[in-house]
Parts: sequence; structure tokens; C-alpha cells
Amino acid sequence: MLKGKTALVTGSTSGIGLGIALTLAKQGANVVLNGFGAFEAARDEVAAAGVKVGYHGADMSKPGEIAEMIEYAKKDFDGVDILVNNAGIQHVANVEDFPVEKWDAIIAINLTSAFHTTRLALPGMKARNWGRVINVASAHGLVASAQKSAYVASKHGIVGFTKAVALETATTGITVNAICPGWVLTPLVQKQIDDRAARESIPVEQANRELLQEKQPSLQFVTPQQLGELAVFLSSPAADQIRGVAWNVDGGWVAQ
Ligand SMILES: NC(=O)C1=CN([C@@H]2O[C@H](COP(=O)(O)OP(=O)(O)OC[C@H]3O[C@@H](n4cnc5c(N)ncnc54)[C@H](O)[C@@H]3O)[C@@H](O)[C@H]2O)C=CC1
Ligand SMILES: CC(=O)CC(=O)O
Repeated sequence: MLKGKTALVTGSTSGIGLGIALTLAKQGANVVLNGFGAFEAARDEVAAAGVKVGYHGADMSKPGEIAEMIEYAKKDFDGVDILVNNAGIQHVANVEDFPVEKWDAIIAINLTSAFHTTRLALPGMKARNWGRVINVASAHGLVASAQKSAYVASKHGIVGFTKAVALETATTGITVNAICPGWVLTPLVQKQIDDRAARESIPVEQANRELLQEKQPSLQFVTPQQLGELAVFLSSPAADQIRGVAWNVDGGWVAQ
């Protein structure tokens, strides 16, 4: 279904981004990966779908490097058709104890990077009159939790950004939407489970259960593949008129 399209997925060396990249590749999309750490395993896994795969190591907190990544996609892939703004980090602390540099990093990576990728990818999408921008927000883009002020602000921000750009592109073939996952068992969440286990002197399995019980009524983690399948749907013709939506996939989290 996505043969001939190129997807750029930021933060796709692990977790949700890798799951989305893989699922889009299985539908035939060529993929540009991005993110920190070893990327070779991710690249090989995605390439096994039989598509062209590239990698750019841009630091998403650095506008200059983001511009270089978009140039790379233009040069080696003829541009970006599906932009998945996924890179993100977390830090948990009360606001008065929140390290200033952590606040700045969270806003830069989780929110401002999407402004840069989007403003740079849109002209090519407009020229082709087709595009998809899919922003990975969070249940925390719709509701808050204590000790996550920067993260919640960044995710509410990206939901607002999604709506504004969806309006600006409403008469074009470009759609802009957000996905709002609940808990997904990735390194970002594993750290919170491990911290809870250490803090409460309980086994990791119990900390895992408590984390789900606190927020996610289904008591099951969302999977990266389920989010990938939603990205595939949002990239399909059936979703041509889905615009400016913040779509929660959260086991019932925000229904409460
Ligand atoms: N895991 C969860 O329960 C949920 C996660 N999310 C969001 O999903 C997105 C992905 O998170 P996960 O897969 O859980 O985390 P993860 O830690 O597994 O993956 C994060 C990815 O972002 C990359 N990254 C981090 N900082 C970067 C930077 N400065 N420049 C470029 N790449 C960078 C990492 O290298 C990695 O590839 C984030 O935006 C997160 O907020 C949203 C809802 C739930
Ligand atoms: C649900 C999420 O987005 C993850 C978190 O809050 O750490």
C-alpha cells in the first residue's frame, strides 16, 4: 500500500519508533531511521521487509542537525512523504526540583523538533500534494500526571501543534494527526518501573502491575506494532479526511 513512499521516523532506533518504522516498511514504505545508540540492528530488521532503509543520527534537540537530516532524505530518498515525529524523552520530578536543563531538553526533543521537521518537510509534501504527518504524543497530551510537568507540557503542546498545522493544510492532500499512546513497555517506561521497584523495595513484576493499575484499565501494555498499524491506517486513503485528531490508544486511560 505504501510502495514508493518514504517515511522518516524520528527516534526509531528503539521502542515505539522502531515498531512504527517496521510496520510502515511491511506496507512497502522506504524508511529513514533516526535516533541514538546502535542503529544497525534496527536498520537490518526494517530492511528485511525488502525496502530501502537509511539512517541519519541527527540530535533532535539541534535545529541545524534536523535540517541536515531532511536534506539527506531529500537527496537520497526524494523527500519525506510520511513524517513520524516520535523522538521523545522523559524525566520525573516535582516542578520545584525539576532540573532546568531537563525541562529545556524535553521541550526541545518532544515538541520543538516536530516544528523543525514539519516546517522543512511540508514544502516537498505540498509540491507532491500528498503527505502524512503523524505526531507521537501521549495520553499525557490529553490529561496530566504529577511529577511530569515538562513531559505533559510538551505532549499537550504537540497536540495543539497538530491541530494548527492540520488547519493550515486542510485543503491539501496532506493530513496531520497525533497518536496518544498509554503505557508501552519500552526503555522509557522500563526505567520508571525499575525506579518504582527500587523506591518501594518491591519486585519489578509488582511495580509493573502497579504502574498499569494506576492508569491503564485494560491492565495490558499497548504494543509498538499496534501503534504502527494505526500509522498505516492514517497513511491510507481511508484516512484522507482524518485531520487534526489526537487519537488515544491507551487501554482506557483517558476514558476515566
Ligand atoms: N513508552 C510509552 O509508554 C509511551 C511513549 N510515548 C512517546 O513515544 C515516543 C517514543 O518513546 P519510547 O519508544 O517509549 O522511548 P524509547 O526510549 O524506547 O525511544 C526513544 C527514541 O528516541 C531517540 N531519541 C532520544 N533523544 C533523542 C534525540 N535528542 N535525538 C534523536 N533521537 C533521540 C532514542 O534514541 C530512541 O530511538 C516518545 O515521544 C514518547 O514520549 C508516548 C506514550 C507512551
Ligand atoms: C504514557 C507516557 O507517555 C509515558 C510516560 O508518561 O512516561
